Amino acid sequence: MELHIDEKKLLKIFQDSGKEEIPVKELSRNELMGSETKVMRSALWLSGKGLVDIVERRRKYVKLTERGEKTLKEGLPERRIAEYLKKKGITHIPIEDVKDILDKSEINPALGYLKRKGIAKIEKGVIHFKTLDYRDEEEEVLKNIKIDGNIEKYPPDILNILKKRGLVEIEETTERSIRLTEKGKEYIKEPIEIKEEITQLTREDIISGRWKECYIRPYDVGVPTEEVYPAKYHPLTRMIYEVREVLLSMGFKEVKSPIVETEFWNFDILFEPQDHPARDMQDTFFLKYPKSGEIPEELLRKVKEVHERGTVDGRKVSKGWNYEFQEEISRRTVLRTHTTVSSIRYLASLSQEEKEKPHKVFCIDRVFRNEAIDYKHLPEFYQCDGIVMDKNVNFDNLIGILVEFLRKLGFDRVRVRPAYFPFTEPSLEAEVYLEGKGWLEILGAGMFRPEVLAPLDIDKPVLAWGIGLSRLAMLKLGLKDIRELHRNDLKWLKSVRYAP
Ligand SMILES: N[C@@H](Cc1ccccc1)C(=O)O
Repeated sequence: MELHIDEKKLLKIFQDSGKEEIPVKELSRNELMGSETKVMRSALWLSGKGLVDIVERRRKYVKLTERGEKTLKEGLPERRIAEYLKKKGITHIPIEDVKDILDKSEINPALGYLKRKGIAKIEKGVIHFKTLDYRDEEEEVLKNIKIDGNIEKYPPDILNILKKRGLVEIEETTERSIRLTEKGKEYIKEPIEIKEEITQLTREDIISGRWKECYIRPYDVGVPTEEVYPAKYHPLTRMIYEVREVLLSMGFKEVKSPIVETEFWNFDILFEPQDHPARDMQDTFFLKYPKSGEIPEELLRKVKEVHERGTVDGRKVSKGWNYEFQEEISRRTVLRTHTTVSSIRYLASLSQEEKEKPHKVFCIDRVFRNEAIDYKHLPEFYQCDGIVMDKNVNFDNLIGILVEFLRKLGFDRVRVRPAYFPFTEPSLEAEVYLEGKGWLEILGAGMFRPEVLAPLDIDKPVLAWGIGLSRLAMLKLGLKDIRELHRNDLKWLKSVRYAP
């Protein structure tokens, strides 16, 4: 194990003394250390390596109060009376004369102590000392406390009296000591050599040959350091950037479309019947203002025809939904419920000439659904939709593209199963495998139906898919609650690692 020179020095003190535990104070007095900070720093490193433990003990100690200090210098009041009498060569004194020796406030307690300790007796207002050279344990304890505060050394009853007299007080401190662990004891069995260490070789070191004597300590890049938190993007933003990066690298182009949509673009053109349950108030946010929006009339007519009869300009595409299509419904405004709108709007924007060419576009944006908020639902979340239009693309290509896309996002195990969407046929749902969680469904896809493409006058196959990004973020960040993404809890934001 590679140790810093200070760590070696600390262990050397243990080696030389043969002790297993040494107080920090004592270590700091050793010339190899020299300060408590140095001892503590080295001990912290060593404890990180499992060689020592830092032991902390709460300890009570006794110390003199200010009054105690003063009394120690002047003597206890009862002693001062005795000393006075000794000088005068007498052994008694009238109580009223004591005021020449003591402060007024000291007199009564002093008389009390003289009687209690049996040093003097009081008769008819006169104090009679039995002896002037008496021994007083309280006095001795007081002197000793000045030198050594260890509470265990003194009889508790004496300490109590001194405390009551306001001469001493009890305090608590934490005392630290360093103790070798088993691993530490093992380590110091080998001789510890303390060589001067350098971390940089100078020209002089090389010329003088000093480098031969010096020990060049290797850098330890594994040393734990304080965490630093540089400014960074929110994990959801990083995930959006990553998805965008992946799609751009696969040759897709990004498109956008408005958040406020008409039902026409959000549903009708995607061949969702007007009484489809997804349009229910419970699933979709309808807007009061603006109440309605503009729709290209020509396209509206075609979409109406395909819904009602399954024909486009009289040409049979399918059976249609067979109900009476209402244009007022088409004009109603909603907050878009999926980004598939951006895909379809893009297709509708193509000129005849552009329709001849292949297209790959995607959209990453917010969508809205009237959901009750809970651990996996938010009324506003991110989706990413994409399409590929080319004359020979097929369902297999769709699966291939999705597998590639998901693999680039870090999901190696992907499987697909059949699904249903009103605007695609065939349709699929893709699931990814997450360690410890199993298979999780994360995207929907399929080939746009002829009922969707015919009114747009597109005769090439179009592959389409949509993926919930907030859901994906939850998976990638290991979140149990999707609300975490928007709580802006600084602690979480600082610590969260988004690994692309
Ligand atoms: N729009 C669908 C996903 C989807 C997109 C494109 C094709 C098929 C499905 C959804 O929100 O769940």
